[in-house]
Amino acid sequence: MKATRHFAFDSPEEAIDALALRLGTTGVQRVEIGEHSPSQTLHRRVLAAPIHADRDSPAADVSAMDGYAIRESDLLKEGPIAVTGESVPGSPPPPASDTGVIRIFTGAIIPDGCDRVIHREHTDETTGASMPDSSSLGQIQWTDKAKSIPSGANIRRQGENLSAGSTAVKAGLELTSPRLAALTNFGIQQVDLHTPVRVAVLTTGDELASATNSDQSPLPPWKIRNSNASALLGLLTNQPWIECASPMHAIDEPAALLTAVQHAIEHHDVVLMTGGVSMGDYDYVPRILREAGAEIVFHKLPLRPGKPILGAVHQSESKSTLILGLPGNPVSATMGARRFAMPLIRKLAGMTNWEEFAPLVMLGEVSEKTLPLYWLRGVRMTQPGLAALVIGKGSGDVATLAGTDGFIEMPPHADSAGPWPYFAW
Ligand SMILES: Nc1nc2c(c(=O)[nH]1)N[C@H]1C(S)=C(S)[C@@H](COP(=O)(O)OP(=O)(O)OC[C@H]3O[C@@H](n4cnc5c(N)ncnc54)[C@H](O)[C@@H]3O)O[C@H]1N2
Ligand code: MOO
Repeated sequence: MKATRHFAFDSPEEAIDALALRLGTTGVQRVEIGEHSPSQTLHRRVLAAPIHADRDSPAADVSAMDGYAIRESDLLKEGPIAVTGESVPGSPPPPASDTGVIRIFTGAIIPDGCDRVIHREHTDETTGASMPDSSSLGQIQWTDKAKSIPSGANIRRQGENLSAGSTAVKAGLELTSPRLAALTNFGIQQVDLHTPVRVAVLTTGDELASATNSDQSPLPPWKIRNSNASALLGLLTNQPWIECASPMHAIDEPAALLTAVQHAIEHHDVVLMTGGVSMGDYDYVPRILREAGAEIVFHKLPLRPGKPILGAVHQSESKSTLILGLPGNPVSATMGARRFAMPLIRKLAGMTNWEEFAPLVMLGEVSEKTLPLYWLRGVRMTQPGLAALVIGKGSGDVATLAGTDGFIEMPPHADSAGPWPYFAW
């Protein structure tokens, strides 16, 4: 039997999965990579197609050390041995010599026939300058250590990292710094990327001071400032896979709200609304979303704060749009956006690893109170892996929320110190 039978889903995770099932990914754009470093424009964009190796990595057998490329028989030579050539990175290797050995530098190609590289510090070197013929590359003698170096030592074999044609970076991953390096390494000239997720922030409510009511004029006490818009934009900014324009606002009037919602759905992949989802006479959001043709996947979850949260999806021929009706209370809206919107935006952005693996933290001190709901509780990190509860006055307390580093999620009736999943801001 369901523990929480009044709700469509028993947990935030299940509710998120139900929305995810109904969502696709954004479209694909092909980006040509010019001569200049691609890093700035591509960093953390999401690959829509895999990257393949254009050649073996490494492209030939190369040395892993500065030293001497030799054949086993060279180790039998007693006394000073002439250095007859050099293999340097950036040039083809000289042929192996019957009379001497080849000096080699890290990354340079192993001459044909050589089977190992001896570190130069395992030889006694006489420099060319101190020799009668100063054009000479010098001479070496083996140390005992050199004679113990086995066949194959210090050689990076052609294709040992990856062979030509294999997948170097899978689709659905963000182009992080190492993946940008792989892109350059394999000579990629163009990449297919998911287009950024277009997110609309649509706040509602007649109590909000309009943008024209600047902070210089004193606000009457029945008006409030739009802190939810700032909180949501703060979460969405600086993610290269999100495109978020200025927040929109609708008054508590059904026709105006419907127009705003329809416009937002038409032009965006995600619509984050705040306010108007509860039981008040002016809470029109659920009704308006139905009128706009959205499927309400859930309305209300066993969650505090944020119990009235609404999750919906609007399907059209060209795209699926996620709509979250976040409760107006600022703590509920901010935590709800972090917990529900962020992973789902990652999913829409094309990331295959969109699901959040929240790190676990322990609480330094526990409170005795428990709730029969999932409880999102603001915390401050005090040490790695250790958090302290930051207890505020409720879901309107923006001031206390501002003192948190993130929040933990405790399941129904939990009363222990954890560990609990932690969601950083
Ligand atoms: N009879 C019931 N009343 C309420 C219930 C309930 O179950 N039964 N649930 C309560 C809970 S829990 C929450 S959370 C709120 C959610 O209400 P709404 O989503 O309808 O939000 P509003 O009523 O529009 O606003 C709530 C609160 O938040 C302030 N607000 C709204 N928008 C913003 C904004 N953009 N920036 C800052 N603050 C905002 C608003 O002024 C209100 O104070 O319902 C409870 N009631
Ligand atoms: O759950 Mo409401 O979100 O308490 O304030």
